[in-house]
Amino acid sequence: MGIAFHKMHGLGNDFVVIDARVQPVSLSEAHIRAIADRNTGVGFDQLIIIEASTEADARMRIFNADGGEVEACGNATRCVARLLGSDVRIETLGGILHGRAAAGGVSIDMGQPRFDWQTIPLAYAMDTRDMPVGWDGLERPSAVNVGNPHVVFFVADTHAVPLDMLGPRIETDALFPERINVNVATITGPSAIDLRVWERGVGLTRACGTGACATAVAAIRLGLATGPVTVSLPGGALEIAWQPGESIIMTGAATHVFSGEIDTGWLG
Ligand SMILES: N[C@@H](CCC[C@H](N)C(=O)O)C(=O)O
Repeated sequence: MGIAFHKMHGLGNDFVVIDARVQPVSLSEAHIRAIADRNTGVGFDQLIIIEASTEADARMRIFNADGGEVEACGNATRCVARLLGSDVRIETLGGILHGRAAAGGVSIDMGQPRFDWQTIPLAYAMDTRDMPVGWDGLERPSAVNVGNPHVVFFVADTHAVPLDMLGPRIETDALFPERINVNVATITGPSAIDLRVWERGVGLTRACGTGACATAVAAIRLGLATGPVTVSLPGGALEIAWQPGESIIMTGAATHVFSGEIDTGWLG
């Protein structure tokens, strides 16, 4: 008997989704890394486990491809909302999120962004709007916590940045005690941003929903854009609406690809 799963994606950021309410699962970090492997496993950016919740319609646990559990995943939240229904509340480690069916896919109320350095978290105090730090030409980022931690660099051309080299260095810098998701963005219009993301615990992905939220918020906070903002990622676009003091609303596609079974004998 295998483990039933759904393969889903949001703009090419892909997930294995297991509904543990109907089939309890217990997976070690080594199991998660084995299933994540795109050559010898099923392959995913994040593993999502849906559990029963006493505070919301369901609880969603999020594991990166490296096996670590994290607080938030914007693209996967849209996918889980799509699986659960048209108006749902989902408990995450980053808070309770509200999802609704919307034109263009699913809208999620991602809650309010946090900017204080202890909450990002950073290793020591600094201005998170304009951080006096840099790594080989990537300089003065903003930091935003949208349930999970992000730094956002605004550059002239996001496609010219060697994010595959700099991403892992910045992700693991001692400034970020819980590591960090690294966003490199170019403002392309008053309400338009091109974005590439090095995700903590995964690497370069085709899209990152929380990265799009953090980047739109940082751009609005710096006066570089006015909302709602269209954030274009390699896998497609997300609409992000936010005003200071309010929740972030993220809208975009959530795609179900197929349902399958993981052979537990192979997992060992
Ligand atoms: N792909 C996600 C973010 C997943 C978690 C992230 N890698 C982290 O470690 O915080 C998204 O769509 O937001």
